[in-house]
Amino acid sequence: MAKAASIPIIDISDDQGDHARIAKELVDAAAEHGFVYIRNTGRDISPAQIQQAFNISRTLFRSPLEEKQRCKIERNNQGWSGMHTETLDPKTQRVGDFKEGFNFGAFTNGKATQPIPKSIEPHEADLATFRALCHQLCRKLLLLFGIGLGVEPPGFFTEAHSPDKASGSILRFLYYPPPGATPSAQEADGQAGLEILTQTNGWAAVPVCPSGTEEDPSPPILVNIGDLLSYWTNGLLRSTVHRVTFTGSGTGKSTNAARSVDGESTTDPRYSIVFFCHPTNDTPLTAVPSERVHSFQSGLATANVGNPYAERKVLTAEEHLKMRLQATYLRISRAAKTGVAETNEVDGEESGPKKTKAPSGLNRAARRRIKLIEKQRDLIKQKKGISEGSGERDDEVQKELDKWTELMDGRTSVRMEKKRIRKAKEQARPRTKRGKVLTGRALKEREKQVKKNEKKIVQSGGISATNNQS
Ligand SMILES: O=C(O)CCC(=O)C(=O)O
Ligand SMILES: [Fe+2]
Repeated sequence: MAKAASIPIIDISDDQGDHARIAKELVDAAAEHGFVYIRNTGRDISPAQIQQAFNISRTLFRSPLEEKQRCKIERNNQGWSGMHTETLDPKTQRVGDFKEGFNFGAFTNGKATQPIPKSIEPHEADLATFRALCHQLCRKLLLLFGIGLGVEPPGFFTEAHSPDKASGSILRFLYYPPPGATPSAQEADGQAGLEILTQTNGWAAVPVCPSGTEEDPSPPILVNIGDLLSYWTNGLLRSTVHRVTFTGSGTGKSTNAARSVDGESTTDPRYSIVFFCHPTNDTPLTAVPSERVHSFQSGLATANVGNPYAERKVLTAEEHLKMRLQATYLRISRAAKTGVAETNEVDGEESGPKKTKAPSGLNRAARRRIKLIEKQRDLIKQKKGISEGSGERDDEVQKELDKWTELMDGRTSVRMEKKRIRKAKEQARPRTKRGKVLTGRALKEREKQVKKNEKKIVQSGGISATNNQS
């Protein structure tokens, strides 16, 4: 059974508190774990409001199928997504694929801007309020990220997430049926619920009620840094792979093992609520004006293992989201073809080790890297005698693959660093005004001139820029 993840719990409720310290704690936790708990004292979102949202979610998923189908998810990422039951193959079905979701886009004046099931129409205004509260809390956290990262101005992220402009932000309700009702419960080993992949490549459980929060008015709110903040900070803030598992005793019968993860159950359906906070559509995902992010970027060539976001062209938030959604649709349509259901994710993390198609929109090197990894996954499986489409011994395969990937990325980093040095040297070569590289006599002349200038500076004791132009 996966042990509990050690995710820090941060209390942001004290408005008079030491913001710099809280911001630092938040940034450190996000950089190390990619997940953070925010202690919920009810100040930002009250326990009653959370309870009410879960009640509405239950009502929604219990609605007649035709009602939900009427609101089917559109290319704008809003609406209902059903379980992929029609295409199931119990042998290859992966954990976490059995779920229904409902994505809410923007509300205007308390009204949804998309079809919603009749059963929840009376709660439309409450939903609008709840979504707005989630957004507000995210902006509060984004300000702390700005402070903690030394971004100038600190409101850089907050400004980019104005609730008054169009964005891809989504409030998502999720419903996972009782574990016993899914074939994957027969294969899974562990407890129900969310798990993250730790830096040592093991799965760790994310309890709903981590220890230390027993006395709180409500369990903490879990924050996932996700793909975008990671992208935006050159990988400084971590995007962590996570998945939702169902429990199983290995015999297919549900057990009470999940009780060991506070708040999760092996016998009941599971409901979760996620708010995906996106910058407004026109936000360019340019370098964050922060020394810390910047110096992290410079260290990437040697320190970071092949972050595909390190070299990139500037995208807007909308382009980035479209790219991610496109990858999601590719996965869904492939699932329909192969019979292997995959989850509907747009926050940049897979919900379990699985084959990833290189999404178009990533740069060529990143796409090539993903292709190489997938080729290697097939090789590892072949070596172990596991058939291609099967999810058998996925964790073991993933571990081996991660080691290989790290090695490959290490080699790539060294190559890139050499290339960078070569390029820098090339750029540093003396040139004419028109950019032609100086050689022979002209070069000697220039060097003589430079030496003369340097001498002058030393003699005058002043500092001045040497004139490199000819
Ligand atoms: O259901 C959960 O706990 C996590 C869901 C999730 O990660 C997602 O929808 O992206
Ligand atoms: Fe997720």
